[in-house]
Amino acid sequence: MKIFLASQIKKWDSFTMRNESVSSLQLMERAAQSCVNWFFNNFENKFSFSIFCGQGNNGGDGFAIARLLYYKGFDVTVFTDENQKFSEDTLVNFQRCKEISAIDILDFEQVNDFTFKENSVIIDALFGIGLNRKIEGKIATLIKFLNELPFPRVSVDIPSGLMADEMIDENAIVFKADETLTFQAWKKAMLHPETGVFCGNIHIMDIFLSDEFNSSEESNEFVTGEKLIHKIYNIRSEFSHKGTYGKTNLAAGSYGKMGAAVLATKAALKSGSGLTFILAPKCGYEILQTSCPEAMFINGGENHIINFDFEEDAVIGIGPGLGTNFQTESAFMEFLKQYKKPLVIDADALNIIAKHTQFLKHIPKKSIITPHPKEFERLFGKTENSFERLKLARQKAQELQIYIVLKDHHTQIITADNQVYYNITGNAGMAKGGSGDVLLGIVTSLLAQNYSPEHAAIFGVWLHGKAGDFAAQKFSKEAMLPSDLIDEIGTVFKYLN
Ligand SMILES: NC(=O)C1=CN([C@@H]2O[C@H](COP(=O)(O)OP(=O)(O)OC[C@H]3O[C@@H](n4cnc5c(N)ncnc54)[C@H](O)[C@@H]3O)[C@@H](O)[C@H]2O)[C@H](O)CC1
Ligand SMILES: [K+]
Repeated sequence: MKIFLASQIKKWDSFTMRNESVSSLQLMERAAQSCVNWFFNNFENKFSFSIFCGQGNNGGDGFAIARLLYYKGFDVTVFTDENQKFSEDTLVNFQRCKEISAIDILDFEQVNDFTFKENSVIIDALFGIGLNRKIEGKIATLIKFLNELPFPRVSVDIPSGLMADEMIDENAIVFKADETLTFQAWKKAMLHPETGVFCGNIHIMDIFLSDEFNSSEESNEFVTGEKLIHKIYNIRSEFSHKGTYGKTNLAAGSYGKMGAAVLATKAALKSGSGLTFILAPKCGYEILQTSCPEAMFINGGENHIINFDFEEDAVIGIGPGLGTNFQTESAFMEFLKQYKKPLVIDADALNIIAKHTQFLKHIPKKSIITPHPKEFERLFGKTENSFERLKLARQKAQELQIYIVLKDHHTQIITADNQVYYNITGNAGMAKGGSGDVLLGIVTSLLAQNYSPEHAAIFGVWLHGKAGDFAAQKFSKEAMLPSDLIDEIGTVFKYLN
């Protein structure tokens, strides 16, 4: 799914109106109807809706939602400022609302004395994607008040106070939604932690904007959707043998950190690698042979790896639990200097490179690196926020011709040719030591199975998150472990088949 800027979404609206002979008022009605269907499916009739409407078209959506909810039998109160200069369509919907005597229309300021019913729901239709500056004054006070109320909060299109494409000021006033009903497509701000935190759960409302525009309008930012995953995923052929699915060779583990090697190896096995090798220090021999009997052991040293001699023709993934012993460090750098094929690099292997950034240029072209924000900072320097971090990552991915998997709540895959894929599977139960080791195993295994680096990264991150979602369903976000996630990889493949 493409991510468009607010300006492109406005063009998308106009294109749809021109080419599909629909008026802007009809489009607003569609938008409102889609929200009302959602409310109808998610709230029983006993709920009372308080709808806060601004002057622009987002407010217009709010007025139309009020009318349609009322027709569905809900109790509705509208708050607005009648002295605002309403946009044309908003004025029409404001007047339609006014004609219904059972809908109370109150001024924003009356909210202080208003007695909210017990089953209230607050709807924010103050500002949408047309917000172009910080919210101040009366509306800022109103939003602060609403954010303190003990009722579910739902934003129409985008929480008021967020700009669709940008970072916000540190002290910006933003409506804090539990649910956001957004029209047609994800907005960039919903995918970054500093701004996404205001959105709650995102629900995409299909308002049937033109497919033609969607296909032809350019964007180099995407959300990884299931359609794309189905395109990438290669169903295993019956006429195949273990050689068809490549050789994965991981280098991981050191004394006391052998669990990382186990997790990565199991994850590689479970995601379909034909033959799996694990290069680890000898202290991990029994651990690995017992916990991963399908994998073959390569001795890399006593308590930490001191030589990186891999299985021939294998696809290599390096990093989990490696430690940063100086012998491991120098052996890894020697290896990196002479190795030329794409590989996957994570964790301590990235920390070693970060200590000697002149080695960045030795990362083979088309390799995949999987840093979390702190590792990214150590490698490439500090940035102000996640928007800036992404910009820097795009620049570095192009410069070094590598793929960067920037791990985050919505992990971003940045390709060597300057495209960004935001991942939307996964959950907070995965914020635990060991999750990254699993990801390295999955991505390396996919690369070994002949997926391109781009596809291995996009599919691997999606698969990892989806398995995490299945594990959370089974065990809860708190109790699920990275090992549970590995056990759910099979559920994901079944889901895809
Ligand atoms: N395809 C769609 O997504 C559809 C979207 N719809 C809805 O329309 C809004 C966008 O409407 P727009 O009128 O452009 O913007 P806003 O409602 O956000 O209001 C902008 C309005 O407010 C002024 N303004 C901007 N910033 C501030 C500020 N900080 N303080 C005060 N005033 C401000 C600005 O000058 C404008 O006058 C979209 O989000 C959807 O909800 C359609 O209904 C259907 C299709
Ligand atoms: K809003």
